[in-house]
Amino acid sequence: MEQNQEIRPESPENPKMATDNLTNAQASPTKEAATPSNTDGKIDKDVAAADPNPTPAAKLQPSESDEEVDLPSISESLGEEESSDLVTEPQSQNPNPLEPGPRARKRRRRKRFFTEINANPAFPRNRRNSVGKELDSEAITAMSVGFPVNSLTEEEIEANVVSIIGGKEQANYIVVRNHIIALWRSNVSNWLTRDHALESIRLEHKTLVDTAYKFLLEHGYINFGLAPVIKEAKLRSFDGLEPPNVVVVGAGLAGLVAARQLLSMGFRVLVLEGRDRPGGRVKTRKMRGGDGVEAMADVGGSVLTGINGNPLGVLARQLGLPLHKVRDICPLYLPSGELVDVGVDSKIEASFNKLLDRVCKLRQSMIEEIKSVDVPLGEALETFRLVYGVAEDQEERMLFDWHLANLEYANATLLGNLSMAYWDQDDPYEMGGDHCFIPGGNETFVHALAENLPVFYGNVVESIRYGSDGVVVYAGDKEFSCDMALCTVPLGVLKKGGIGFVPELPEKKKEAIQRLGYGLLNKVAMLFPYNFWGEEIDTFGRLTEDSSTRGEFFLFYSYSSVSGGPLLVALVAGDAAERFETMSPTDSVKRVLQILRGIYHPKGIVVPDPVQALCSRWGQDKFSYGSYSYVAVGSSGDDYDILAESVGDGRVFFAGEATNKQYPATMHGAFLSGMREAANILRVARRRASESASNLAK
Ligand SMILES: Cc1cc2nc3c(=O)[nH]c(=O)nc-3n(C[C@H](O)[C@H](O)[C@H](O)COP(=O)(O)OP(=O)(O)OC[C@H]3O[C@@H](n4cnc5c(N)ncnc54)[C@H](O)[C@@H]3O)c2cc1C
Repeated sequence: MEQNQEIRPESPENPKMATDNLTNAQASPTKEAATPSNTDGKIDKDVAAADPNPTPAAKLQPSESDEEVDLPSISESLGEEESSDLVTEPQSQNPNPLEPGPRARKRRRRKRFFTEINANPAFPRNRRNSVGKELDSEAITAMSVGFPVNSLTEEEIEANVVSIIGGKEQANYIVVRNHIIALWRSNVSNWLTRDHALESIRLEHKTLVDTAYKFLLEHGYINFGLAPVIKEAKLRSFDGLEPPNVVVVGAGLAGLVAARQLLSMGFRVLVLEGRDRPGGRVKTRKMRGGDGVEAMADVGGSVLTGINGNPLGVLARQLGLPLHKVRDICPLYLPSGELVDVGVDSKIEASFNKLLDRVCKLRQSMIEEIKSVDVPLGEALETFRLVYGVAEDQEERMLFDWHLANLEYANATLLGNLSMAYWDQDDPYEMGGDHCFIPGGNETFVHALAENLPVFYGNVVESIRYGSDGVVVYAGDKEFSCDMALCTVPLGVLKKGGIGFVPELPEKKKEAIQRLGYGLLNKVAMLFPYNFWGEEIDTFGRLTEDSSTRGEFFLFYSYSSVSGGPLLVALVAGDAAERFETMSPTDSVKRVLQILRGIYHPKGIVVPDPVQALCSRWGQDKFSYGSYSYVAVGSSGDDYDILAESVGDGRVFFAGEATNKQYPATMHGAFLSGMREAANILRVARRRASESASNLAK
């Protein structure tokens, strides 16, 4: 049984290098208007040197373990979302015109990838306004998808896309690869054919087009997703051969994406899922109260963190879903209910960021000089805070604590567990762009991805036996024999030994599983009879005097504009997230209401009782045992790569957010890991097919 608790209480109290001339502009209607061409109709393309990829409860009704609360109402109409473009940006206003306006706040990390690319001196200003503009723009599109501008990814190297690394062929390949990505991204509802890609490239580069197209197609960088033409497409990967069969364990995003991709590649696929629903840590609950008030609440993965290049953004476009930009405004309230002074707020935010920068500089020198030393990020930050005398008075200290809580939320763990050396190792890869919500919740993606897939629910996999002959997956009294298996269960399940492997996983992998962190974030979703907090903001926070409770309901997300009803979600991070799991849901909701009343009553705003509330319990969920991965002290980004390694000479593969070094702890990271493993499975299947063909020939 899943461990989230729904509560419905009866009582009323209740988160570069020169290249050949490659492309033929005339043949590319999407490009010709914007791009000057030379006399033979071909564009002179070169790529500027740049490195964007540097180092690099109460009437308890438990179901899936949520608990629930009911009460009376006033209804209020919701602001309609404008969606002329994909991302809608509602007018931001100060929620209380009498008080100073709150400032922008970053949700998770400090860096913005896209900003860095645009600011890169390797893209001289004049080039952006010249013939190279299109190339730059294609390069930026490719970079937003995760490709370096002047080098190959490890995947590309492994796929032998060029004969010599670092030469002119590579430079030309990169231009072609970027062009194909940009071409498909300009219309993601289309199936981009090889011939279409070739139309805009000089014929002499056909081989490069063939190579780049094949690589991008098989690795799920183009022609993926849920557009009708894409769903219907079938690749003939096993023409004339018996297609291998694959059992996918887990129907979360990674498993669903991989299964779809494998099916389209021609594999025979079966998905085994322990729960009675798809989506795993993406879970949308329909909440409803009297008077027809209802809303869709994401109690797991919610925000598309960075829309540029985000594959979920592609799905949204294909499904015609507008995205709602999470507005960069987050008022913070003191325990008295007063808004934090804007000056003090800015000062502490700046000091906090400066301390983080100092920690980064310190670790740089530590890593260079001592190599293997690591300490908890929390310890380093506290030491620096004391040394620099930051946040010494009460209000400043509360603000500082709020930022610490925000970091604990982003990493789903206490700062005392985070590796100072590597906690932000994925920062350079961060998807740029706005953070967005999907109207109606993320189950829209999940259901669309799961549609028509052979998913067998209620099958809890207990063990996986693998050898040179194949794999047997055991679930209860059932056995599933297959050529290959893909395990996508969460790191929390692997840590607990939820699945037995026979033979045991290699020591190196077992150690990485133990080293890598897996933390907790919980949510209280509350559906109110009406919106009392205002339609102008998507987030607000509250400070606490007691440092030890800094993560308790420290941040509120308003889903009024996207969920279909007046929905507030309170986040519980750090220490508080652990304690929250043992608190009665009724007490939790009472506590949140106390906080909300503390903020709004002094303003003369009545906070009604929610018509329904729901408390997550991700730590007790036996199909997850937590929320998402983080880099623990003693671990590093390499552990994500080790977790991703297949075992048994290409028999058992691994996907899921905790196998994605570049994009861990995210929905898109899970998605991309599924694509990655589908490509790996195809590569191994082909290798095996050619080995057995040559054995037969002997
Ligand atoms: C509270 C919370 C908030 C989050 N917020 C965000 C956010 O705002 N933005 C963002 O991008 N990401 C967020 N995430 C992270 C994101 O949801 C996950 O990274 C992503 O959904 C993981 O997908 P996955 O496929 O790797 O794993 P899962 O979704 O966990 O899928 C694994 C599947 O395996 C199944 N399974 C487990 N054990 C077995 C077994 N023995 N047999 C059979 N099946 C089994 C599970 O039931 C599950 O369906 C959040 C996560 C949580 C919990």
